Amino acid sequence: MTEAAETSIPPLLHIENASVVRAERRILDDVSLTLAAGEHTAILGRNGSGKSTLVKLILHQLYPVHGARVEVFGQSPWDIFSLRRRLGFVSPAAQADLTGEDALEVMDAVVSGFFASRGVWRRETITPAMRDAAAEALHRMGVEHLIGRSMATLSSGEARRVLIARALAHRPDAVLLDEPCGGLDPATRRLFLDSLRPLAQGGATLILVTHHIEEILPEIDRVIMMKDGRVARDGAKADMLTDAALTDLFGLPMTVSDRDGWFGLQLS
Ligand SMILES: Nc1ncnc2c1ncn2[C@@H]1O[C@H](COP(=O)(O)OP(=O)(O)OP(=O)(O)O)[C@@H](O)[C@H]1O
Repeated sequence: MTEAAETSIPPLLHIENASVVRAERRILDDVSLTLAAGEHTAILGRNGSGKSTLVKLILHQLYPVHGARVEVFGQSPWDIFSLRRRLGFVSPAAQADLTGEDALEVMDAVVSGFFASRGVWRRETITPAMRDAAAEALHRMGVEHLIGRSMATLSSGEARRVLIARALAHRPDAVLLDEPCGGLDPATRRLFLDSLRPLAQGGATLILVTHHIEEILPEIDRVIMMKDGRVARDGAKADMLTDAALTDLFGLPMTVSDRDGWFGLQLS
């Protein structure tokens, strides 16, 4: 083996021929893709196209049919707790878990991210360094003033930022954002997306899963389009976000606009 090969960084994600079958249907159909470390990527698709199934595959919450390879950071299998420490995860469902009936205090919610657990049930293992990192992550997301509040009392936008802080506190190599703007109003959505940009510029690789091209940060260069459980298109953002490709993806005539690196989509 050459020295270069020995020291090369494994891809963040390497999937080969992954299919997932449910109710006798291939809801993920022979998906292959590789994402390099540092390659910010958006996964775009209509409802039911297989995005969440792909997310679960990446998070090792479900497994493909025999014969596939799914490696994250060059490794497979993973125990889910170790994987969560390297791969932060943000989704409305994860937020609902922290803000529900038995809601957590904000600092506890963030610190619990170190254990990939819901809540801080292993208090003896929390170190001052963990608390400092949690406070710093809350500061980075502009929500340190919320420490002491119950997650249940926060607005959706505030809770979403705390959730990102939770995903960031243990300095993951990558953050998987599954519909991170769900439930946010347009202004909060934009503020929230702007708050993600320093992350993308600061070392963590972002994987953004969305229906909305408006949420694709300027820092994201690659777009993967899912359709009927398959990768329909995959390439550079400028080549993917075209009228023709989006008309094909959404099945209606679409016109794309580009303003200062942010894309928009309208029915033609
Ligand atoms: N456990 C299951 N049993 C049967 N069908 C399933 C199951 N899970 C998912 N599916 C189907 O697989 C398809 C893909 O679902 P998936 O949730 O991955 O889509 P998605 O792109 O994330 O959709 P959305 O944007 O609406 O969240 C859908 O048609 C869904 O109904």
